Amino acid sequence: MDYKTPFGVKIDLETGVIPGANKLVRRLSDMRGYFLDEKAYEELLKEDPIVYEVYAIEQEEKEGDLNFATTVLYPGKVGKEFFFTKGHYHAKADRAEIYCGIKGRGGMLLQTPEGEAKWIPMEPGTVVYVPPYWAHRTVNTGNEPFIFLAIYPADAGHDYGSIKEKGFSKIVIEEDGEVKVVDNPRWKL
Ligand SMILES: O=C(CO)[C@@H](O)[C@H](O)[C@H](O)COP(=O)(O)O
Ligand SMILES: [Fe+2]
Repeated sequence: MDYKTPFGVKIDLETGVIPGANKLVRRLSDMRGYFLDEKAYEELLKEDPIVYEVYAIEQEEKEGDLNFATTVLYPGKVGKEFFFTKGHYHAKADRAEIYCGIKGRGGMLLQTPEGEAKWIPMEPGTVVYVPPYWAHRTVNTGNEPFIFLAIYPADAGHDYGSIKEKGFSKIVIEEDGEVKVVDNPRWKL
């Protein structure tokens, strides 16, 4: 039997960086069409801020193995809408996932293919169970980077298509100084 070698890595809990990980950067320009307020999007695009970074340690796409990744989701808004990750179903839709909050504040929007949505607030120490078949997107509702760890099956993959096209049935906005989870006016099943 050809065994793989176990290893440990230390996540920098202040910055979210995992040494040796693959780094992915998502700027606002990578997220055209994702935010509701198109005028505010075009305006902020002049700066093209980084919306989030992912540090991933990934294995071959094989059943039984695990990947893990930190995400550093920066604070900011497009119009009233807080910065968020693109959000996805898993390509193998029945693959579950675990998230754990490390730093900052935010939450996760989850949604079934039928459009049932759920919002789970997250802070350092919050563990979120993402069940099979639920799309998931994280949102930074604070004013510092929101950092979390995700652990997911190595063969889960990402399916961005349907969320990119239709979004989530809920959006997370700031209104009158409050965080509100409200119906997405552009949502259709
Ligand atoms: O859920 C996972 C992996 O299954 C996270 O590691 C996200 O991939 C990351 O938070 C970025 O979000 P997306 O751009 O992939 O939606
Ligand atoms: Fe995922």
